[in-house]
Amino acid sequence: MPVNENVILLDIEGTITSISFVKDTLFPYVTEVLEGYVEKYWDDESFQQDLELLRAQAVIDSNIEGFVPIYTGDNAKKSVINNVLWQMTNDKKTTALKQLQGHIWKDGYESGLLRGHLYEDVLPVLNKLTDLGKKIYTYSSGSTKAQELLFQYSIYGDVSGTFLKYFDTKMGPKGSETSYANIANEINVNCSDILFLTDVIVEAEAAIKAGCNSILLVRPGNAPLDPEKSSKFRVIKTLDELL
Ligand SMILES: CSCCC(=O)C(=O)COP(=O)(O)O
Ligand SMILES: [Mg+2]
Repeated sequence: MPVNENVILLDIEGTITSISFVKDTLFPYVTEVLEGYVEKYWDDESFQQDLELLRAQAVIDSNIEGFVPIYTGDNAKKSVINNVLWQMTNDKKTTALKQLQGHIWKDGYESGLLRGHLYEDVLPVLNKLTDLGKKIYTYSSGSTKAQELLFQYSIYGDVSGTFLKYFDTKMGPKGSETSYANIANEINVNCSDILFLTDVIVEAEAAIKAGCNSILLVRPGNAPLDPEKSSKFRVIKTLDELL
């Protein structure tokens, strides 16, 4: 069934990239190099900015059971590492964690150790939709830098030009309707002109509440969708079904 909306907004993990690439490749890379990264870049301006965000997030998270605090002084580096690992164990989608992860992945992509996964249907369909005049954007919990790297160093080469702009949680959390209104505002369109594709029902519901349209993706390895909640949505297996 063809797409009526002029804007296609794509979630990344579980929608155009496999969850396995994120959970089994990207996240373990961070876990592995984190200590060395913190040691090497501690005094850099960019890391200090990331640290400022982590500290601000730690204040917000301090009431959560099992929270791992960030200290100043002698134990600062170790406590930052432990806080980041705690956030990752809990798959937190905080802007602070995601910004740091994006910066850490840079070395991995540039050295050739990491190559961004994309399902094989993604680029041919997005190119056809672009030819039809559709505008293609992404909205992920991964930082805009992390998104750019994934596409720049993808298994198909540099495909970053496929997307007009990347959005992250600076627009708000993906489960909040105001985030979708913010994106619509940012690209100067009505929400009704946006089709949001995602693997997560809560995100699809938030987009619908904002007045956008939404379709759910079921990719191999995704968590099964709740049958009752997903019954309100069109559910597709590949982007080919949009043509
Ligand atoms: C953009 S690559 C990093 C993916 C990531 O860190 C993440 O949390 C994925 O979340 P998404 O919103 O794309 O499902
Ligand atoms: Mg997703």
